[in-house]
Amino acid sequence: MVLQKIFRAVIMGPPGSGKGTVSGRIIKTFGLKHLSSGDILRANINAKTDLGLLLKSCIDQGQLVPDDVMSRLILSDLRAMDQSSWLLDGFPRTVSQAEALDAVYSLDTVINLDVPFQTIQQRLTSRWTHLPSGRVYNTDFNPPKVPGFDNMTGEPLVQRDDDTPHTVTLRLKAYETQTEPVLEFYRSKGVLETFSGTETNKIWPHIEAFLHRKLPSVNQKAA
Ligand SMILES: Nc1nc2c(ncn2[C@@H]2O[C@H](COP(=O)(O)OP(=O)(O)O)[C@@H](O)[C@H]2O)c(=O)[nH]1
Ligand SMILES: Nc1ncnc2c1ncn2[C@@H]1O[C@H](COP(=O)(O)OP(=O)(O)O)[C@@H](O)[C@H]1O
Repeated sequence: MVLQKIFRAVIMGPPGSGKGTVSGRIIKTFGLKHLSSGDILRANINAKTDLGLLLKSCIDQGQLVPDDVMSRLILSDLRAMDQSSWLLDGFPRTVSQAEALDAVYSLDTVINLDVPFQTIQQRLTSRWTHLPSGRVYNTDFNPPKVPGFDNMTGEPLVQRDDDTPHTVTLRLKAYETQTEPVLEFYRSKGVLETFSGTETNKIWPHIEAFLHRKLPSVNQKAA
């Protein structure tokens, strides 16, 4: 039996940089499990719990959810995937969250999508999301086969309440002040890999080649 090393990765980048889109390609090609903080938060909101109400008010104001709430939610989901290779998308977003993660797991790599802010605003206001799966579409870039409906399930797509121009501006500010310092945290640990560009289709081949080099021993579905 060949023992396969567990691979743990994080994908970072400003809102709209393509984290969800690239994560979809990574999990399809490399078979990692995907955990998206935004999807987890939206599932809680959908459940209409008290916690969900608090989360919705933070998200709709373009603010980050408090660190203790966020770290608790993510770390408890990660515990259930202890024996799997995973890709974390959207967490950590503050240095405090990065420290909470670092106390439990060491990361093999942190993929940083470096996409200019000017590119992002337009993308987010034309994003359509399938909330149950987190699959994203865009009226310009990857439109669904039937407008307004998910390709896989045929269920309706929605525009997120926080994808308005005003809230996107606030989210980009929060990214600059609270999330950019996390890049330095990982750079100093020697695990940060930055991919720059304005188009996912041009960035993706570089990420794919990098991951093929980085995880040769992990099950690669499309290899
Ligand atoms: N025009 C354009 N849209 C893109 C590109 N890559 C992703 N998108 C769209 O931009 C939006 C944001 O991408 P997403 O993966 O959700 O980014 P995230 O917020 O970082 O997770 C979605 O509507 C995507 O379909 C691209 O290269 N060009
Ligand atoms: N790690 C996190 N810490 C705090 N808040 C978070 C975190 N992840 C997501 N959120 C909240 O959920 C919102 C949506 O996140 P997400 O779906 O990842 O959006 P995007 O991919 O467009 O940046 C964020 O603007 C923020 O309010």
